[in-house]
Amino acid sequence: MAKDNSSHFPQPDQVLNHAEVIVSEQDVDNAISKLAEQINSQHYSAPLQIFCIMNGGLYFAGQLLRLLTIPVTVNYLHATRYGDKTQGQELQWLVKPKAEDIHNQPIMLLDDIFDEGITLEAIAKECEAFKPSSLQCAVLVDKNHQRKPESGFKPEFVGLSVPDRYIFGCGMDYKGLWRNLPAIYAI
Ligand SMILES: O=P(O)(O)OC[C@H]1O[C@H](OP(=O)(O)OP(=O)(O)O)[C@H](O)[C@@H]1O
Ligand SMILES: Nc1nc2[nH]cnc2c(=O)[nH]1
Repeated sequence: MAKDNSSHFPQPDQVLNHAEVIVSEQDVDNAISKLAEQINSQHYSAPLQIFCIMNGGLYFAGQLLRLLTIPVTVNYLHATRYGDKTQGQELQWLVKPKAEDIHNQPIMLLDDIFDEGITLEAIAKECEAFKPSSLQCAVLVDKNHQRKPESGFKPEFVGLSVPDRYIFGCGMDYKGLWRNLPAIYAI
């Protein structure tokens, strides 16, 4: 008999009906425009090597890239620790950085959310090992709580601050769903 996964994977419409918009599409777009202005005003020694952190960083990277006027290259890294859960687990690496993409070059990591910071700090550490000329991180949202890395690591560029709730939309998923929404929702 087929396994019934319905309690783990709710109907997409049900998720949306039980959620509220916490950041509107307009406010997300404005925040991304401001981030683009800040990044465009930086001075880099060479084309900026942008790394989108998959999967969540995809929406943010796509929206930001079209507003960047400086020369960039685009690549991706893939590490995940939430899967279909709303609590973080151990970090799993799927695509790691390579020395030739990083050594002596200005690097920018793009991700959707800085929550407990474990993912981005681990990715930045892995990249730092290849000695970039500079390394900066930009995130669409920073979740507002005190459970941040003890090292003090944090992204240089932050678009929005969000309350300590599980959120989705703008690249962020709820059990794999709704990364495509242009506003930010909370359950
Ligand atoms: O700051 P943290 O508490 O470490 O959480 C932030 C990370 O969690 C999400 O990734 P997830 O593991 O859900 O994978 P995904 O990008 O495929 O959604 C998000 O995209 C960040 O990379
Ligand atoms: N979708 C989503 N992914 C996350 N990863 C870390 N925190 C969150 C969150 O609130 N929502």
